[in-house]
Amino acid sequence: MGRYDLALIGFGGVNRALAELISQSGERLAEELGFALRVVAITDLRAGSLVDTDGIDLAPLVAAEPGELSFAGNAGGSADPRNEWVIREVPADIVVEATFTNPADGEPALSHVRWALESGKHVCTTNKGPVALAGRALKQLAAERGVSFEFEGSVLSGTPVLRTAERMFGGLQITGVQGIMNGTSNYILGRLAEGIDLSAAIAEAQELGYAEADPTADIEGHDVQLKVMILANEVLGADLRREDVFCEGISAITPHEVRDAASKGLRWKLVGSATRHEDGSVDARVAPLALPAHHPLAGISGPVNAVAFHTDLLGTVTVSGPGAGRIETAYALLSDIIAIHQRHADDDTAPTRPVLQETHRV
Ligand SMILES: NC(=O)C1=CN([C@@H]2O[C@H](COP(=O)(O)OP(=O)(O)OC[C@H]3O[C@@H](n4cnc5c(N)ncnc54)[C@H](O)[C@@H]3O)[C@@H](O)[C@H]2O)C=CC1
Ligand SMILES: N[C@@H](CC=O)C(=O)O
Repeated sequence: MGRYDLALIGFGGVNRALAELISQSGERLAEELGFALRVVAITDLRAGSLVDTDGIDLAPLVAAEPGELSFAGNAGGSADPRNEWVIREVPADIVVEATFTNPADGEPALSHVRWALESGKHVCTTNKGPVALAGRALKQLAAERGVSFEFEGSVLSGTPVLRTAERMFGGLQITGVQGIMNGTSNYILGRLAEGIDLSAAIAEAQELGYAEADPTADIEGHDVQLKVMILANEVLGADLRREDVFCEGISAITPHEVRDAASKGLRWKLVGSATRHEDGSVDARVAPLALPAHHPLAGISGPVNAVAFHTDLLGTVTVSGPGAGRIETAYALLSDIIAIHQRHADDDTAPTRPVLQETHRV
C-alpha cells in the first residue's frame, strides 16, 4: 500500500478537522481507500510551523485548545509559519491549503497554491479566493506540471456539487445555476426568524465553525459572490471577474422584516445565481430574496445549502447538503485527495512511498 505525505497550510477549524480524521480514522480509511495519509508539515499564522518528514504525531495537536497551539518549542518547530519554504522545500506529495479566504485578491492563499504547483505538488484547497480569482491560470499551471488542483470544498463544503456537475452531467447542457450557498447567512436568517438578534446569531455561527474569520464576507454576500464565480466558471464555461457579479448581502434585512415575511409564508434567503444566454454570455448575481414557501429553495434551512442546476434534458437537478462546518469541509479535502489518487493512479505521482509499520502513525 502506498502513502501520501501532506503539508497542511493553515491549521484552523478545517485543517484541524482533517488532522483529527487522519489521527483517529486513518487506519480504517487506509484499508478502505487503498492508500495511507501522513502529515509531514503544518504551518499556521498563529501557531508557526512544524516539520517532521517521518510524520507528525497529530494526536496532541488535535487535543490542544486551538488558541494555545504553538509549534516553536517542538523539534522541527518554529514560531514563523515559513509558508514558502515549507511549501516549496518539504517533500510532501499534496499541499492542503486552508488559510483565510481573501475575496479581494485571494492572497496569500493564491501564492501558496502557485508555489505548490510550481514545485510539482498536488494541491487541494477549500479556499475560495484562489479558485474564484485565478482558477483558470492555476488549472493551467497544474496541467503544465502534471499535477492536480482540486477544490471541491470551495462550494458547499463537503457536498459534492462541483464533482457532481463535472462527472455526472455529461451530455447535458447546463443553462444556469441558482442556490443558497452560504451556511452562515442561511443559519443567521433562520435564527433571526426565531427571534435571536443579529450579533448573537453571528456569534453562534462562528462558534459552530460556519463563519469566515471575518464574517463580513458571509453577511455582505462576498462569499457567495466567489462561489457563484466558481460555479459559473467551472460549470457554465464563463470567465467572470468579481466586478461582473452584482452582490448584495443580508445586512439591510431587519429581524422585523424576517419575522414579518415568515408570518406571510415567505422566507428570506441569500440567493446566488448565474445564467448562460444563447450568445454564450453569462449573467451572475447575489441578492436576498423573499421566497414563497413552495419555492424549492425556501425549505433549505440552517447550514444546509443547495444548488439547482438548470439543464436541457433533465430540467432542474438540485444538489443539497451541508454548506459549512469544520468536519464537513474536511471531508471535502479527503474527497479531493481521493480524486487525486484516482486521477494519478497510473502515473509517477501516485503514492509510491511504502508504508512502514514503525512510521505508520495514521
Ligand atoms: N469552515 C467552513 O465551513 C468552510 C471553510 N471554507 C474555507 O476554508 C478555509 C479554512 O476555513 P476555517 O478552517 O474554517 O478557517 P479558520 O479561520 O478557522 O482557519 C484558518 C487558519 O488559517 C491560518 N492562516 C491564515 N493566514 C495564514 C497564513 N498566511 N499562513 C498560515 N496560516 C494562515 C489562521 O491562523 C487560521 O488558523 C477558509 O478559506 C474558508 O473560507 C470553505 C468551506 C467551508
Ligand atoms: N463561511 C462559509 C463557509 C463555507 O464556505 C459559509 O458560511 O458558507
